[in-house]
Amino acid sequence: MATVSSSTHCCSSSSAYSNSSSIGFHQNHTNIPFPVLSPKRLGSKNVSLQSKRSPFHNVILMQDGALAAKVAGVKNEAPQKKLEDGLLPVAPPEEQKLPIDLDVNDDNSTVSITVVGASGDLAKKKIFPALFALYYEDCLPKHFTIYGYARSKMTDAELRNMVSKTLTCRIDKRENCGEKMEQFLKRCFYHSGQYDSQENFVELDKKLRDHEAGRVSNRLFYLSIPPNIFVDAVKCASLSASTSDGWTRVIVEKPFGRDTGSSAALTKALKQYLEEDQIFRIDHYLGKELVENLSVLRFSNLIFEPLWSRQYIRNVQLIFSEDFGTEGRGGYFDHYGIIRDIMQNHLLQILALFAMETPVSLDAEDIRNEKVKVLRSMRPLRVDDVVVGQYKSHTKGGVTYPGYTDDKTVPKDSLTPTFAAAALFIDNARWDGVPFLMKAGKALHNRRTEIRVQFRHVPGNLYNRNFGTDLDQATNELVIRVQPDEAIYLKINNKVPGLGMRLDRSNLNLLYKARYSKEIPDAYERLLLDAIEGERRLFIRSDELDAAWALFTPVLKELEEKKIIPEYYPYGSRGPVGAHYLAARYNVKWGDLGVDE
Ligand SMILES: NC(=O)C1=CN([C@@H]2O[C@H](COP(=O)(O)OP(=O)(O)OC[C@H]3O[C@@H](n4cnc5c(N)ncnc54)[C@H](OP(=O)(O)O)[C@@H]3O)[C@@H](O)[C@H]2O)C=CC1
Ligand SMILES: O=C1O[C@H](COP(=O)(O)O)[C@@H](O)[C@H](O)[C@H]1O
Repeated sequence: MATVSSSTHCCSSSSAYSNSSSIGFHQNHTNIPFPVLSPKRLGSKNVSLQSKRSPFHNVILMQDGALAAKVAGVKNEAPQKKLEDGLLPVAPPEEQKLPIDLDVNDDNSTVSITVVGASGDLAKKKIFPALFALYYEDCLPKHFTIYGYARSKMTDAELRNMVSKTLTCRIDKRENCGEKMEQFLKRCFYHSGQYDSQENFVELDKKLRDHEAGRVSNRLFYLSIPPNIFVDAVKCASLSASTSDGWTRVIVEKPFGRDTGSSAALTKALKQYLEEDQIFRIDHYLGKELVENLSVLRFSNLIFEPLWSRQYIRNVQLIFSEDFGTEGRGGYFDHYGIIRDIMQNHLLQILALFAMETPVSLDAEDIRNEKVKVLRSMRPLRVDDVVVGQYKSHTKGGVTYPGYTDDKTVPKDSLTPTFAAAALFIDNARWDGVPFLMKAGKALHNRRTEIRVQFRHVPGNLYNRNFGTDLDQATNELVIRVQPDEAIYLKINNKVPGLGMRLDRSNLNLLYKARYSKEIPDAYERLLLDAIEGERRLFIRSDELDAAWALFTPVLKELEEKKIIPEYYPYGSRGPVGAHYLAARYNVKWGDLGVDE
């Protein structure tokens, strides 16, 4: 029989919070090695396993129960259908999660999560719902408290009412949903205060202590506020509301500055009060399922890694498009623009993960070391290799969609790009000469984020004449669709069945919703859980940030100083044609234009 774990919780294991010391925050030095892994996180109902917390140290390959059992060192009785009559195995065991170091049943410690800026858009839209999802899945510790903190006057009941409107249960998990929501809301409280008032944070500290009731206190602050008040809030939290016997961590939302100088200044200011390992700079794209899967795809499939270089890859495309404008966020957006909003962080992070060398291990620092190396190997981006655009009003089907500058919070003469395309290069042995093309835009014809890998032509292809003159039509393309309809598909050439010899391009398609019955968790769930567990792999280290800004700052400066006029494109279109000329300069065609895109 399989080992029966003592816990039924999704995220339970022994506590082994990571240690750090700081100027403002006190840290404990508890480090219990080899926590028991939760069965659900392992993906098999009745498996327990001892492991140090390190992602993937004990990755279980879900496709094959026997292999999973072998890796885990136990007999795995996960349901599995035999490969009879060419049938595929049934859907894989419930869930694949990573080894963790959080004991959700620990009676002696508490985690207090303070959402700073709780009255705001992100808190309502993402943070509270993600916390509820974690609670629903039994991933939060037994003793936890959530505090909303903001200047708005609100009672606990009003906060609960506000939060309750945004909570949902997963489609595939609705059991006791209402009851769970009620229980969750009872653990949510509110404290009204200024972001720069130590006195107000002292009051918060007192309330947190009351809830912690003498247990070891661990505190997570989520800064969901505009960046100009990050440092004030960190200072007050640090000096007046940090824990004295557990850990204190701070999740910082982007933007982390707007160029090299301001980012360095922000880091320096934060480090007056925090150690680097207490700062969790969030890039929510790193928490997306398909981005998380990138390393698995690459490093655990023999067929991909040998092809992952200039030898076989012609170009790589990182594409982000949204089918809505800056509605409601124009004020913020105008100060940043699409390059800072999407490219310098989300797309560049994906690029770094895509292009990095094999890390020594899957530990956070090993991965981040490799990502930094890629970023530092990148050729300085030239303004000639950037195209910028801005959406304008467009009427379609009797509906008029507003232009960017129609937003009341945006200056009428704003030149801020809402679209950009860029050609980037990594000057290292693996990627020398391979264009990495990025494009990102708002108010385009669809909402989609994807990575497209276009492979080289087959040398001396026997079937060349079947493809006509356009050999690009015949090259393989790997598409990793991050969202929506998460999928990984590979375009291959195939013979159309029949007596003749006609080829077409078909997809080997791993469409997640067809393959996996489980709903994909929101990125914020994964990242919040990681922050609670002290897992830093998916957060941005300061040297990564420096390297990312070093790449984009000169171009941003030039675009702004020269007041480069963006190419205007209609709301709902495919964006400026300049993006095609840019790609053509490097002999590339954007992959998202075809009929089978
Ligand atoms: N919203 C989103 O989709 C995303 C947001 N982010 C980032 O997350 C953070 C929060 O975003 P979001 O919730 O949209 O921000 P909001 O503008 O909604 O601000 C959050 C809260 O901060 C307080 N606040 C707002 N402006 C000021 C100000 N000038 N001075 C002091 N307090 C202020 C308000 O609370 P009160 O008045 O009650 O104190 C407000 O409810 C930002 O850093 C943003 O860049 C990142 C990715 C996506
Ligand atoms: O960080 C940001 O991301 C959102 C897009 O996030 P998604 O998870 O919905 O794809 C974007 O709309 C916003 O402008 C940007 O600040």
